[in-house]
Amino acid sequence: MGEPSSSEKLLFGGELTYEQGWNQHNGAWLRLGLRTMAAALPRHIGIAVRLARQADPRSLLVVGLCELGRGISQAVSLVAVSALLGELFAPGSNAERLRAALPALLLVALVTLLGAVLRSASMAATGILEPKVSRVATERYLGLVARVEMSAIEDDAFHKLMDSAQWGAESARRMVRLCTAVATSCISLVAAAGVLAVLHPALLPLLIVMALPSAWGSLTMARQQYVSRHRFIQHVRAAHLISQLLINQQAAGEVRVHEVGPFLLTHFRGMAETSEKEQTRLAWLGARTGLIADSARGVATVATYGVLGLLLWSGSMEFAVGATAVLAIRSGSAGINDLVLTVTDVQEESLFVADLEALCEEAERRAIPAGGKDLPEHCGEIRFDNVTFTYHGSDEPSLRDVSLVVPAGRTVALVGRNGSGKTTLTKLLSGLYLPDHGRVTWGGVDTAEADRAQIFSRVAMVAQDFHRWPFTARVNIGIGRSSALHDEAAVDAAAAYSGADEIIGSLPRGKDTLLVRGFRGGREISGGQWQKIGLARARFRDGQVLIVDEPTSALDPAAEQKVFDQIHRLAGHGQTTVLITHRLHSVRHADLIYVLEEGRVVEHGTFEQLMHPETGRGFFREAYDVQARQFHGASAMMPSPRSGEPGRDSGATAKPDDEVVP
Ligand SMILES: Nc1ncnc2c1ncn2[C@@H]1O[C@H](COP(=O)(O)OP(=O)(O)OP(=O)(O)O)[C@@H](O)[C@H]1O
Repeated sequence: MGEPSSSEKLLFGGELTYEQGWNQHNGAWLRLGLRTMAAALPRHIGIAVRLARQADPRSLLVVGLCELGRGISQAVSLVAVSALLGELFAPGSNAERLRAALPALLLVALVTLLGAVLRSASMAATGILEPKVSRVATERYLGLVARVEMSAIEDDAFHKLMDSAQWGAESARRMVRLCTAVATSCISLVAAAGVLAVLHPALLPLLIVMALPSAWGSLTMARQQYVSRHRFIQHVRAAHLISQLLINQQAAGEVRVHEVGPFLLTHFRGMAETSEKEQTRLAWLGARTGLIADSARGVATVATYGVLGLLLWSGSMEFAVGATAVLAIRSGSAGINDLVLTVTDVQEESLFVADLEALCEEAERRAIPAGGKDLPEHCGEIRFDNVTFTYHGSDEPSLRDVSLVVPAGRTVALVGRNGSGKTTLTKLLSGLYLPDHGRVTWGGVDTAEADRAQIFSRVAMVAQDFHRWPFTARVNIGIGRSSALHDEAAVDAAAAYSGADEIIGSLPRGKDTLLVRGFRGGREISGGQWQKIGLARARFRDGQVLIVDEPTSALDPAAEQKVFDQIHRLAGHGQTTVLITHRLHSVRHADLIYVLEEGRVVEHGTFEQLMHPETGRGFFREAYDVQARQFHGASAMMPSPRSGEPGRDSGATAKPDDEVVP
């Protein structure tokens, strides 16, 4: 591979190579020999045919029949040409010879026309097949990936497979055309070989002699081009990254203030020059290889025509047969040439299609099981019994021997330090993960045995990092119940619930404003405004269990108060709510508070119980006091309105409810 330039060494520490899975294929088929490739060819064609059959069996049949028809018409055409030449070189007057040759001439014209029609039909059917194959392959893998367990999504190996498989659908599309081309080459080769064998047994080895150097030349050239592409790509990648940084919006300030522009431009030129040198070198290399291949082809051609000439001179072959043989050898060797070129392409594409197959198999293996035990209509409670859970690739469990109860229709708060396991607990509760030990049950049904689709259908969730869909405000609110997206009253009610109605009112196209910048009509909204949209989404979803993870971290105090009021109001209407927050004053109305510490529940109870020295173990009380002291400290620093001095009692003492501020 090409040496990294000094710019690449400075900026990237060496060659800029993607981590993606497909990178593993760099040069993979270069290591394969012609025999291995030929042996693998039927399997690869089999994959393309299977995908094509799934996508559009009729078009596949049309392609198959047309190609077969073309092969037959080629063979017939060669035989007819032979007959035509035979008549033309027969003794007799010109008029007699022309008359005798007329039927053969008509046949040649007819099969040539037929061949052209079949070729067009095959091309049209291939054109119809290609996008369908790409769609079927994409749909299949996306559908499967969307159903795999979260543990698979977080598994690096699975991720790499997903990265490389993304290229597989496009490769499958190209495979269709390539496989059609392989079939065309094979059929014309068989037709030419068949005709030659019929004309004279000695002609068949001539075809092989003529075709071998050209096959070698094609393979060598294909390999050179492949190496060139991969050598080139690393420098292109690096230069592209630099050019993107120079026009990047986020980097724009620093590019100007720190004068990064000229620095990056210098290195951009350095990288571009490296790749230019590389291309020049490869162009010469390509020319040299081409020259050797063409010379070898020339020698083989001279040898072939020499033997043909000998056969004619010795009288072992008629002139008409010799002329037909020339045509058949030319068409046969062109077939071999095309075959070698397309087979190398098929080989390369098939590596990615094989990845796609591997991903689909793995995704099926790791899919969330369909079906399972039904949940009761009304689950009285959700229970955790001695649940332990470790994330894939982690050494330490994130939940340790957790037992708790979430009673239906109540508000349960989860509090605790960062990383204590609150979010993880909600992921197990909602069936996204299954415990390693212990049980999570919904109305007595273990989530490991339950129909998880039923669990998901009962959950509405505003995760800490809920997704900001690059769609309209309407879709961002309604995506969790997409069948009701056009229910204006429901969308408006959900928006009003979280305060998102004000945001929508200020958007140029209201609910139908695109919430992503960089597209026409798109708007960007603030983090706090997104949080209101996220809450509206959870409300719209209308699940039996509402999970809100840090719902107010980006909200201003007034909006925060409103959100908590709304959540408490929902609980009053029988909604089960699991609330995660660091704002300890806001959980005082929760029916039950669980305090987590390093993956364990260290205490639980009502706000009053946890705050009371006799009933609480102190974890919650201490954290609450820390927050309260921060507030008092801050208020002590504020100048008194009357005295103008910090720390003087202004008489406006904070009520306990207002005490705890982040
Ligand atoms: N996807 C993951 N893979 C591996 N470890 C994870 C993953 N998600 C969380 N963890 C780890 O699990 C532990 C619990 O994380 P969790 O997000 O549940 O904590 P939390 O109490 O919600 O924290 P915070 O208050 O910061 O949101 C942490 O040590 C965290 O690093």
